[in-house]
Amino acid sequence: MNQAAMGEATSVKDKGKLLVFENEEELMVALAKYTSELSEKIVKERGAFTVVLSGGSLIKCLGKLVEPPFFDSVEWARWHIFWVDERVVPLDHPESNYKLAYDGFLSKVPIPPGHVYAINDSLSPEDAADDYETGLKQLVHSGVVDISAVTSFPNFDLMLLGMGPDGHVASLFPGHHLIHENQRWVTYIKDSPKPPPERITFTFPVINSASNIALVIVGAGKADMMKRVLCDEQHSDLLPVQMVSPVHGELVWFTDKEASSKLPGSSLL
Ligand SMILES: O=C(O)[C@H](O)[C@@H](O)[C@H](O)[C@H](O)COP(=O)(O)O
Repeated sequence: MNQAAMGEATSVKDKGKLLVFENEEELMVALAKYTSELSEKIVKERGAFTVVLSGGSLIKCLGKLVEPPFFDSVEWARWHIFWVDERVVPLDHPESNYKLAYDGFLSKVPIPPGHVYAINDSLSPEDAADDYETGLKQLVHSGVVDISAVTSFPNFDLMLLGMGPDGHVASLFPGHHLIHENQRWVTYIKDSPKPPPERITFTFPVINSASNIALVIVGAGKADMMKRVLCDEQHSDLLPVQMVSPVHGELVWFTDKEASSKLPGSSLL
């Protein structure tokens, strides 16, 4: 392993900062530290901390935040929770990202229920996307969510993303026309290659207007894709994960040794 000392930052060409941890446990501690420090800084600056969650393995990786010392140091009452993507299923359905986050994280921390912005699960995908976008506009109006002065899209404080083994992020999949959506804040998909097929998702202009983006990628199943994403310059079509590129924010990759096992050191420096 020579691409980065464990847990030390390596800058990955124009792709942000790469952190490689010995194991998932160490990654979880570092992710909790990063999140709690950002929360402290941003709450001081603007009185609120807007956090966007994904589904998938990310929620488990947030596990240390609900334990001391992080649990006690975070001003949970200032947090506002959003989803970068959500499956259009009832909120108590086993495939709901809300349910995953609630069971694994939100039920364990005192974030006011009114600060947790789940989708309206009684609507069609089209209407649920419209409804979520309308809700975001109201929160911009009330000052909870900032707007980027550069892009005019919402500027979330922290976006916590996972990457699928095919290189997707949120519900933005390789080769799907939605990856080029540049007007809407929230859109819908009815033919997601990853089940369930009906979802809503933030668009790339919203993702890339965030102040901080953490891409959390663990396990050997992601190693081939990590190599392609960070080292392979032969493919001209960008994968969704390669389109994550904050306009005025910072991108940090939290990975473990297994996910980074196929990265040659020299290509990263
Ligand atoms: O609803 C979803 O399917 C997720 O939000 C999705 O975008 C996820 O973040 C990635 O697929 C990575 O998931 P894993 O980390 O579990 O591979």
